[in-house]
Amino acid sequence: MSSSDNHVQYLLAPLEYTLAKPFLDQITSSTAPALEVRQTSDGKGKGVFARQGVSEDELLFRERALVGAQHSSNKAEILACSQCFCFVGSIEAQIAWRLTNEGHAGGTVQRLQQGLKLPFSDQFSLPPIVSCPGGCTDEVYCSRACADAAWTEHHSLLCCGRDDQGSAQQRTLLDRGTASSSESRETACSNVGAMREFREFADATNDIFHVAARATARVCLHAQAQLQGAMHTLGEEQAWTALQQAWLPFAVGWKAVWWESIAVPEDIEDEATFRAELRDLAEESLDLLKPALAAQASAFPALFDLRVYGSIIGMFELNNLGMVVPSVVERYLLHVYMDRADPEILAQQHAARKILDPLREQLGDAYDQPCEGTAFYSLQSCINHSCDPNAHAMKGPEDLDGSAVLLAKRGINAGEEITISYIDESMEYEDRRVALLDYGFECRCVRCRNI
Ligand SMILES: C[S@@+](CC[C@H](N)C(=O)[O-])C[C@H]1O[C@@H](n2cnc3c(N)ncnc32)[C@H](O)[C@@H]1O
Repeated sequence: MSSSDNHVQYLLAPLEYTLAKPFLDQITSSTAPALEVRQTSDGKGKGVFARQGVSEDELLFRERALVGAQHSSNKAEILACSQCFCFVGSIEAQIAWRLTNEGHAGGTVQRLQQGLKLPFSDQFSLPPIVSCPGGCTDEVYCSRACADAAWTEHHSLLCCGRDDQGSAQQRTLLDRGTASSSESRETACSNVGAMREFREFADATNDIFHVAARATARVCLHAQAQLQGAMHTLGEEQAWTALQQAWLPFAVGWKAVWWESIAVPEDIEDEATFRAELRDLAEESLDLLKPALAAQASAFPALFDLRVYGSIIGMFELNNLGMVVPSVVERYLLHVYMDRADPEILAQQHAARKILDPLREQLGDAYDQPCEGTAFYSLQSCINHSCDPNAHAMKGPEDLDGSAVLLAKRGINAGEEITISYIDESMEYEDRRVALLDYGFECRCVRCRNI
């Protein structure tokens, strides 16, 4: 086997638990000191355990995504920070953004674009829109700190630079809400044309490729930082050592090659063709990413191997961690439309509704659309499934970004394993069994074992 085959095999293999342990300890000590990650004794691989007793409804942890991205279709509906996923701009900007992208041009929408202030909106203030330091209009942020973090983590490689994407109305809206960005920077992308094609391909086919690109760029940038910029002057061995270090957060993640591991949908008759089509789709996407990141693909070839790329995609698919941030527009509309007892406020509400009724009608049933995407959370992805879980992901009113928030569903004893349900656990056994096939395992929880 050549050294490059060896490197690919290394990146594909699950990391030995003893090698993963220091990294996992580091995560729990910073995110959830009351928990630890260790091997389960019932063959489920590693799992998360309570070090001390936990009461019902107690917060187990709040964790930021290692890598995530808003769904492409959701980006047209919600203006969110591309790094922490909180809503940005203002209530007016959120409503105007969504309605403009849906083709509502006249009346109140136009006045919103021109700066109309809506009643009560000042009680729902949002962070300003901070533009990308590289000048692209693909991403916006809530603060310079988020813009800088995204730039350092992945966006400096993925940014298409200054462009004239987006309609005139979209630009007006973004410009109106835009706070000055961090100092402007040049994209390090090797081929902006290929990157734009890559992005368009992901939007048109499967936006999981956007998250995979962020993960790939993150690994490259971490490896480059270790090589202190001397990516091509140092030898192959040094580049490989740096890549191994940078890969560690992904090495501990549960993963398998996407087209080999994903469950076949019920309406598919020819499994082999289905899997081959997914593989081709991933290959086409990687063939666009490689020239866009040509310098990195040449320095770290194993990372750009198709099966490794497939395992990064599989990591997001198998952990299936939807990222959801509740809608601030929903909270605003409830505030206006839920009658208050105080007659003075009630009169103000009635006056506000006269302005808001046409907008509410145009927003339709999806007025409560959250910010949605896919993300990978290092600690949450270590939690095993149970059909009778003792914890659940549950956001409170203060959780207004894309962090994963885990609460105890009931009292948990020291030493007990923390479990969540990956599916709707109220289903009957057979339906649960089928639903879990999407995750590629047969459930060994006590409830299923006792069937
Ligand atoms: C998101 S990972 C959880 C962490 C994983 N145990 C590890 O070692 O990284 C999901 C995988 O854990 C295993 N797993 C989780 N819950 C399980 C259960 N109830 N029964 C059997 N295997 C389970 C399966 O292999 C599944 O694909």
